[in-house]
Amino acid sequence: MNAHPPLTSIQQPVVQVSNLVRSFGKGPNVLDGLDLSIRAGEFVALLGRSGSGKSTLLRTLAGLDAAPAGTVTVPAERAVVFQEPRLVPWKTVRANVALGLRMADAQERAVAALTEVGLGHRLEAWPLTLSGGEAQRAALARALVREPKLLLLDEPFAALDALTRLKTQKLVAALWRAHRPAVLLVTHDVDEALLLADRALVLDQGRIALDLRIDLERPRRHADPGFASLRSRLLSELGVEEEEPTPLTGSPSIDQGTSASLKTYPASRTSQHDRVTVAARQAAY
Ligand SMILES: Nc1ncnc2c1ncn2[C@@H]1O[C@H](COP(=O)(O)OP(=O)(O)OP(=O)(O)O)[C@@H](O)[C@H]1O
Repeated sequence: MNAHPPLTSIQQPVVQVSNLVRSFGKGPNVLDGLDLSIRAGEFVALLGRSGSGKSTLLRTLAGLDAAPAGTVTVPAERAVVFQEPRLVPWKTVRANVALGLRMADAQERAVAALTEVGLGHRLEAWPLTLSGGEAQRAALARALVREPKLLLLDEPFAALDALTRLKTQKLVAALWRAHRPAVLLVTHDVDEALLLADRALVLDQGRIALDLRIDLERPRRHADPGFASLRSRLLSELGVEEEEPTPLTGSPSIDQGTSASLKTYPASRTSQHDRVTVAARQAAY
């Protein structure tokens, strides 16, 4: 018998990035010696001002960028969902999800994945007949059917209307709890990060400038002091001015877990960030 039992899968890193450097042409380094480790089953939200390199990092992890300088270790079993669903228009929804699957039961798996995202009734539909929310759910099914160890989400809710966005966020939270892949979610929305993730990163000047652990067990509401403190910390690091709370603040409409115990992180470089305004709709959480 092994005297030293193996680490549980939840402790093992699935992503290891070391000294990653990326520039475009003669421009400055977009990623500049970036280090990052993501463990199995972690839900990591990646924030940062526009142009800070979030999508570049995601594309690198997806294997869609040029061979990077530095060391990048990622699992082969990974899938990406983009802001646009990117479904093949001349294939049915079911065929889109089964596309490229080699196993004998590919069709059954596609049906199961589509049923799980609530599209069991649209299996033979053409992508162009789907609503934006349905198309994005189909894209999620296409990713999940591959049973990824790493799910890369590049602003997947950004093109959806507010209500559909909330529903799709809840779906992603449920899918994560059911399948537990490691997730890297690129988002501009601090509240979305706090709602979904158990870790929030801020990318700045080509590196991870802030790395916050989020306690999943506490309510994620603005009225919760832990949530408010974590939210302020992220907004400050992003150089965002917090607005006065609206009457919607603290709404318990989404109720699954909470806020925050802070880890150590480098000193803030807020002054170098763009100044932007937080949208009032963020208070709807
Ligand atoms: N293919 C490319 N060719 C030239 N420059 C690029 C390319 N891809 C990205 N860049 C540049 O790299 C920088 C980082 O871009 P990236 O899309 O990764 O940022 P981002 O943080 O995802 O931005 P946003 O939040 O606005 O989507 C930007 O200055 C961008 O113009």
